[in-house]
Amino acid sequence: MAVHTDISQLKGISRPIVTIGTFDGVHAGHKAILSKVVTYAREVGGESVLLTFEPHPRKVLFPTQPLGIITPLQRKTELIAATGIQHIVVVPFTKEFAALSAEDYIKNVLVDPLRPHTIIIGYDHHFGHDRTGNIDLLRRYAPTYGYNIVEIPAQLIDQATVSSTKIRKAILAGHIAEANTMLGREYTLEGTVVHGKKLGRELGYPTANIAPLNADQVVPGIGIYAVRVRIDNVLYGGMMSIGLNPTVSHTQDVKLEVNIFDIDADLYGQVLEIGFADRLRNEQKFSSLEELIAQLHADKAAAMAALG
Ligand SMILES: Cc1cc2nc3c(=O)[nH]c(=O)nc-3n(C[C@H](O)[C@H](O)[C@H](O)COP(=O)(O)O)c2cc1C
Ligand SMILES: Nc1ncnc2c1ncn2[C@@H]1O[C@H](COP(=O)(O)OP(=O)(O)O)[C@@H](O)[C@H]1O
Repeated sequence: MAVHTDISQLKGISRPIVTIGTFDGVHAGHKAILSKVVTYAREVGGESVLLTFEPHPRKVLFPTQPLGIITPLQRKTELIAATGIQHIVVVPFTKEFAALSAEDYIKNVLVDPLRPHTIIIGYDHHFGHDRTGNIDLLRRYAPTYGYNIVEIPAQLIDQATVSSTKIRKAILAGHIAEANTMLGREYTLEGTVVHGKKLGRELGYPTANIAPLNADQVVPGIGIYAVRVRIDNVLYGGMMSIGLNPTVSHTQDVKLEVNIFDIDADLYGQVLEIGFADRLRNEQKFSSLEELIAQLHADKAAAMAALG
């Protein structure tokens, strides 16, 4: 799959079959839509193109609302490549971009750079200043600009929207197994290893403290998880605590910490990818460090069983 970040450099895509959207999560509902686009492109001898925006439009339009992204761009790109889509066009979303009239958007963003053969979108897709553009407006301009419009069945669109919301809520609530089932894979989060209180190694369980790479990504709810940790493309089992560490601290900041099995290495500054396999238990306040350590032994056994 080709990744394009400059819409002025899009020459050479033959008979572009274009769909548009954020596709956050790339879950089963999104895959059903993207597979229609891929199949359609094959049938008419065109190339499949997904036009997406970065940052997420809501981040630019409503900067104070929490975003709760499921797949940051890098991960989304990998997952979309796996669906057979041939081109992804990442359009920078800015306030100026959002101010384009719907007519200018059609001409300047779709028609001039892409010369689409077909645009495949749903009834709920809106674009242009004040979201005034939609499939009806695209249909009206079809004869002028010479593209076809194919509507994605409303049922597919509604299913996809419902799934995104359910997945986001499940992750937030710590219902990881449920989220994983809906995603069709393990939920992953990437982060950099930062310094903590240096207590972990004294307990016999050093824990790499994780600062998420994308601050807008959904962090699973407070609790203890069995995880798979990818370091330099090698996978390790591990156990992760997301919480306030009430036994040893009084902070209100949620900390993400992972103890990785079968590794002893200085990881500060490295980027880890954490795959959440299952939730093991709630966070607890223990009356002594000995009790916490005993629980960590039990967690390790439970995590190893959960990871298989
Ligand atoms: C698998 C796992 C489970 C944990 N469970 C708890 C818990 O239930 N309650 C708690 O107060 N701290 C818990 N912790 C965190 C410890 O309190 C400890 O502070 C931390 O691992 C060390 O922090 P540091 O990396 O900043 O030195 C857990 C840590 C891990 C890795
Ligand atoms: N098996 C392991 N799991 C996690 N971190 C490890 C492991 N082995 C070594 N480390 C290193 O130890 C650090 C965690 O030790 P810890 O005493 O908890 O310090 P901190 O409070 O800074 O996290 C990690 O950031 C990493 O560099």
